[in-house]
Amino acid sequence: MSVLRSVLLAGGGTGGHIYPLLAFADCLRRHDPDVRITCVGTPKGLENELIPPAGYDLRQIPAYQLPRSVNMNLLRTPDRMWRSARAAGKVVDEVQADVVVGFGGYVSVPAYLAAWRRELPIVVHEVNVPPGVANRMGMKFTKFVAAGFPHQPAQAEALRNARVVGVPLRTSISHLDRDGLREQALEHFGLRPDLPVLFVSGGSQGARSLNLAVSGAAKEIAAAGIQVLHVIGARNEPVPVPADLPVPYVTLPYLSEMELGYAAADLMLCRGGAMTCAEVAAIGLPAVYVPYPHSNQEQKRNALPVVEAGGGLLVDDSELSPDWIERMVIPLARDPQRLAAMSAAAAAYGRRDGDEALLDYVYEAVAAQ
Ligand SMILES: CC(=O)N[C@H]1[C@@H](OP(=O)(O)OP(=O)(O)OC[C@H]2O[C@@H](n3ccc(=O)[nH]c3=O)[C@H](O)[C@@H]2O)O[C@H](CO)[C@@H](O)[C@@H]1O
Repeated sequence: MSVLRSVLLAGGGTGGHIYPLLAFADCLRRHDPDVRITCVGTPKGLENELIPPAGYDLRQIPAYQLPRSVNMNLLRTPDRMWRSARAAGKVVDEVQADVVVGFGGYVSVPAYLAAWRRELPIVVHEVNVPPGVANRMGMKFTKFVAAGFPHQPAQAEALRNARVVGVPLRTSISHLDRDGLREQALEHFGLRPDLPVLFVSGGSQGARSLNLAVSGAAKEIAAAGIQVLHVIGARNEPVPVPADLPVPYVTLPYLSEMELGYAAADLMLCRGGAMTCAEVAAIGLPAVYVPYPHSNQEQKRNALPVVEAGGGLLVDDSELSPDWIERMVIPLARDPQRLAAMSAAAAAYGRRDGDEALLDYVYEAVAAQ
């Protein structure tokens, strides 16, 4: 195994690109505390809020407009992208990076270009089943493409030859012992230990349609003896929960310690963001997935494999209603045997070692240089 001295990580824009980057950086640091880890971001990206507090060096490069299509002549790439690439190149030179690992988002393209010009190894990690534009550009420069999920022939041509490494997850989730943490988690939220818990989360922003459907069925859910832990999203309106329910219905704007929510839950109702799908499957939590209906069906594609493996149910956003919750979710939440089977299927499909598998792949890419 080759020794890494300096690694440049690129990924930004949305949490979906930054969380796996951070989980991977933590893994790298655990394996080799001496390796230099540098991240690149743009001045206004979410990376500025997430990367420095996690203890990693973040260098800023100028932002630019990512083209909508990948089928473009790179030499005709807009000037502003080359300006960003030159800035990324300066960082690469200064820290003497051995490899560039990119997680997508427009900030990764300048890093890919800089590494390509210097003939440095590049590893592209794609978290979504359908790859984003930035990573599809990155894939033109390297054969070291890592995927978070297994290839689906009809859906992700660009990832056909990718190595499936899984998604790097934060250790509070990848090392989660749900049974061990359950009692503490229930107590934390003021939930009862004798009744099942439905955990509702619409991803990092929350989801209005999930909020309306679940709160609309609050009476029926409570009458069935099911408790609800509902993360509504920091910017969403509060959900109208009836005051006199016989069992707890707990709402929160956002939950930083997702592991507590996962440990308290018997069943999850969620969107199909890549991180959510990867986390929920990895910890073997049965789930009802309601993919965000826009963005080119991206979330449906993320959720489909775990559902096909038997780890949960999939419902279109347009079909989700209080009535659907009553007919489909309540009976499931009250069926421990079915939940146990789904849990086993989800865990068999999901993986907890995405960070380690990606690190092995990075070592491989560097050794092949
Ligand atoms: C509408 C949209 O375009 N969504 C995209 C966005 O989803 P979104 O930003 O919702 O991303 P994910 O579901 O992938 O990740 C959400 C992350 O936030 C964490 N979390 C969530 C809620 C909470 O209260 N606390 C908390 O910590 C989850 O544990 C998870 O790690 O990025 C994903 C990854 O690129 C894409 O797959 C999604 O399609």
